[in-house]
Amino acid sequence: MGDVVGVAVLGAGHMGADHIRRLDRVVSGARVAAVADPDAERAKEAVAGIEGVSVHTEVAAALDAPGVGAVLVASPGPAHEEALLAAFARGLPVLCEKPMVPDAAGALRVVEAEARLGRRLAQIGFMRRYDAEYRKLKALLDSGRLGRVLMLHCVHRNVSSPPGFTSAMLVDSSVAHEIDAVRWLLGQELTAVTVLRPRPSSGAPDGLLDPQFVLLETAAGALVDVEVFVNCGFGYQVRCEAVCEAGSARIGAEHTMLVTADGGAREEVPQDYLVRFADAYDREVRAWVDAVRQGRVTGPSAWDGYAASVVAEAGVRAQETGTRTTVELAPRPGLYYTPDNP
Ligand SMILES: NC(=O)c1ccc[n+]([C@@H]2O[C@H](COP(=O)([O-])OP(=O)(O)OC[C@H]3O[C@@H](n4cnc5c(N)ncnc54)[C@H](O)[C@@H]3O)[C@@H](O)[C@H]2O)c1
Ligand SMILES: O[C@H]1[C@H](O)[C@@H](O)[C@H](O)[C@@H](O)[C@H]1O
Repeated sequence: MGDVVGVAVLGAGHMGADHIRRLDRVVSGARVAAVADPDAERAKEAVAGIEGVSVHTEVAAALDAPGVGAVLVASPGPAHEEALLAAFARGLPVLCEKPMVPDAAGALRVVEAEARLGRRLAQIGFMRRYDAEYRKLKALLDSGRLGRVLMLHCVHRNVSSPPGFTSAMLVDSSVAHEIDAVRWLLGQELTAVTVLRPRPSSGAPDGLLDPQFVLLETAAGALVDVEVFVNCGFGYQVRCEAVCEAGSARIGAEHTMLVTADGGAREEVPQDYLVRFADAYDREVRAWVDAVRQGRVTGPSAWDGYAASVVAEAGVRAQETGTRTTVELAPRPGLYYTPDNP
């Protein structure tokens, strides 16, 4: 293993602050060397008590700060393209939160820039690939014991959406996780999207189309339905059931302790992703740091980020037009034919 990696964290909001804590206290082999956020107070608060961190309001200043050898991008999606290209220009490995770049044209520019470098620098933050339950499901499906997958039924519920969350973001920020998980679980590209919606919940902010029902079609003819409901009010729930030719398998239902008392039984429901996927984020960042220290980059690639953005963009069009929308991917550069990306 190489030296301890100095990481510049871009964005010190919910995710950025949690990753800063993780780099500082959970994952060995890395340290937070710099942080950038236009909100300097937020950045200072996120690194309070951590020694040797420089605080910046400009991304470039953080990337060029002494001791920086890698970048973790946790700014809002629309800021990711610029951050990724700036990291590539400096030859810095980068872990970029999802969505890699929300619009497909911008995502393709990132893929093309990395392909021109001729080596991978980016890992995309699709942390479900590091979740123990998802990994177990993938191993079972890969084993062939249940035969071919015919359908996946997915549920993705958040207690509430943050301010500024739009109807499009239900697809390109939230369902982005299912889009990636399905591509990874089945090893197939997605070919078409349809979005239907019931009447909006009265618990959703005015004008937000929440919940939605997203139907994905895969290249080999499987169908995937996703209920996405980001103001359900009662808990953070992520479920997936695979229905196969010789059996079915379900993850995500049994997550916490079942308490039986006072003549009843009660199961706690996690209230957010930081609880439900805590172990997955730890494993994701640990895998990234370990790879960086060995001079490698593994995990979900910029191609995976691009493919997710194309499908999500088709989903947003499908949401607006109410029609089935097909997905067209650009040719995949040779760089992305690796064991991680079948
Ligand atoms: N993997 C997951 O489960 C997961 C969970 C939550 C959020 N996310 C992703 O993480 C990213 C951040 O989300 P969040 O919930 O932390 O948002 P947030 O709004 O809480 O924080 C974003 C922070 O970035 C700062 N910022 C804005 N523009 C910036 C720029 N150009 N450079 C640096 N910082 C900038 C903002 O001031 C803010 O402090 C998003 O891409 C989001 O989709 C992923
Ligand atoms: O940015 C968040 C994050 O990606 C969560 O994992 C997801 O459950 C939310 O719906 C999304 O808004």
